[in-house]
Amino acid sequence: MIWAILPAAGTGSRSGSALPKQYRPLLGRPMIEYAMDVLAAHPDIDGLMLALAPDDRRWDDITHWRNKPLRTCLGGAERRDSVLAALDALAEAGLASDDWALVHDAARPCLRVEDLHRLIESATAHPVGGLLAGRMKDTVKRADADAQVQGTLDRTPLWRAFTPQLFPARSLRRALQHAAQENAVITDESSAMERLGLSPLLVEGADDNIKVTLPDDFAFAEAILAARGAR
Ligand SMILES: Nc1ccn([C@@H]2O[C@H](COP(=O)(O)OP(=O)(O)OP(=O)(O)O)[C@@H](O)[C@H]2O)c(=O)n1
Ligand SMILES: C[C@](O)(CO)[C@H](O)COP(=O)(O)O
Repeated sequence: MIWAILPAAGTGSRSGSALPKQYRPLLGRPMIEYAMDVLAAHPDIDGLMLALAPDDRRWDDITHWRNKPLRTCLGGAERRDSVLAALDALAEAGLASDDWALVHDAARPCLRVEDLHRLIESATAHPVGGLLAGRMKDTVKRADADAQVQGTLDRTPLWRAFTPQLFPARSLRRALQHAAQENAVITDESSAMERLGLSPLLVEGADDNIKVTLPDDFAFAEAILAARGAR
C-alpha cells in the first residue's frame, strides 16, 4: 500500500496570509485540495493522511476524499515532527512491512499527475526510495552575511528537492525517529534517510511544482493552475 501523507500543520508565516496558507483559496478552492485531488486520483495511492494543527477542525466529519480513505492526526512543532506523527498514526493502524509513505507538502498545489506517476514507478523500484527534484539551471552563488558573493558553486551535481518524497514507511519512520532523538535539522524526508547513509533516487520533475512560501507565490500558483484549465 502507498499512503499519501500531507503535512498541513504549518501556519504559513512567510506567506503573509491571514489564513494558514494551505487553506488560502486558489481560483476559489483551498490550496490543499489541488494536491489532495491529484494524490487521491492515482490508482496506486490507497489513502490520505493529513497532519493538522491542534485547532484545525476542517476535516472532523470527512472520512474519504475522492473515494479514498482520509485520516488525520495531530502535527508537530516542525514539519519533521508532523510527518513522524502521521507515520506513528499509520503504524498504530497497522503498517505492513511493504507499505510506502509518499509525503507531499500541502503547500505544493501544482503537482502534475505525470510526475507523480513517474516518481511512484521509479522510487518503488529503487532500494531506498526517491523524490521529485529539479536540476539546478541557474548559476549558484555562495554569499556572506551581507549578501556579497563569496564564490560560485559547480551547479552540475546540484538539484532542488521537491515533493512528493516516497520511501518505505517503516524505514522512513525509523529515520525520522533517529533524527528527532538527535534533534537534527530535517527539512525534507530524504535528508532523514541520508543521515542513515542512504542515497535516495532523484526523479526529475516539472519546475512548476512550486511550494507556495512567499506572498507572490499565491498568484504564481493560480496562474499555473489556470493555465491547466483549473477554474
Ligand atoms: N510544524 C509544521 C510545519 C510545516 N508543516 C507543513 O509542511 C509544509 C511545508 O512547510 P512550509 O512551506 O515551511 O510551511 P509553513 O511552516 O506553514 O510555512 P512558514 O515556515 O512560512 O511558517 C506545509 O504544507 C506546512 O503546512 C507541517 O505540517 N507542520
Ligand atoms: C520538503 C521541501 O518542500 C523540499 O524542498 C522543503 O524542504 C520544505 O521546506 P519548508 O521550509 O518546510 O517549506
